[in-house]
Amino acid sequence: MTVLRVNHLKHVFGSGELAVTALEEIDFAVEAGELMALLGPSGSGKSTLLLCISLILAPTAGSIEIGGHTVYAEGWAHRESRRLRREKIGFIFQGHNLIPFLSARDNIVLALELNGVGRRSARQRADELLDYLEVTHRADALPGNLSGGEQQRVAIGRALANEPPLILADEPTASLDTERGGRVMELLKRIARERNSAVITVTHDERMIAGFDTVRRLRDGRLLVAEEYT
Ligand SMILES: Nc1ncnc2c1ncn2[C@@H]1O[C@H](COP(=O)(O)OP(=O)(O)OP(=O)(O)O)[C@@H](O)[C@H]1O
Repeated sequence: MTVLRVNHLKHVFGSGELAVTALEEIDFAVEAGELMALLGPSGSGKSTLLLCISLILAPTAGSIEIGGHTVYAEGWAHRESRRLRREKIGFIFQGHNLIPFLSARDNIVLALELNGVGRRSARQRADELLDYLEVTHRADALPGNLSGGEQQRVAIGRALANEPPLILADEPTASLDTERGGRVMELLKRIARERNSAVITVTHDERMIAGFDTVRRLRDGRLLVAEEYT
């Protein structure tokens, strides 16, 4: 099943002499359970592409389909693109972005409650996720008292809370040492395999992508074809 399809995507920042073409002729699809890495040097367009497929930034041209629904085609095609974003996409950010005054558990509970899950079920589900991510013993701790790796696990728990078919991660290992980063990548792999979620991870660290199903490389706003890899 195709979870995400991007057709002829283009994005230009600014206009006239100041225009910067950040993305051009981007075409790809991601299937359920696929683990995809998006690589590229600084300025190649990784964040811009992630913002477009997060349904945050409107591309200048092209279309985006999520779970078979066209959500963007010369304008937001789906009236409920906001709801789709909340239900269909889980986000893992570079800095983990946890709410500092809520415990690890309550950070996950909040994500569930925002999607209409009742408090009791939300707590139960949050505890299951903390267990799955092996941070149960830190459930009541505030983010500031967690290690970088634990914070990232809780952030992954929050992204998984509503069982989205698509998970987007922006440099999820950037603030971690190699060993902890490797463990977070292993976890993302497990999530793709066991939960059949499509996972797209932006990284510039080639060491982190062993075992990924698909590696796509951006350069100057375009996806390279395999022969162009160096
Ligand atoms: N808000 C903006 N206004 C104008 N130009 C922008 C803006 N954001 C990004 N750009 C330009 O678009 C291009 C792609 O930037 P983008 O941030 O997507 O790259 P990136 O691959 O994510 O880089 P990095 O790895 O450094 O985060 C760059 O030339 C950048 O300067």
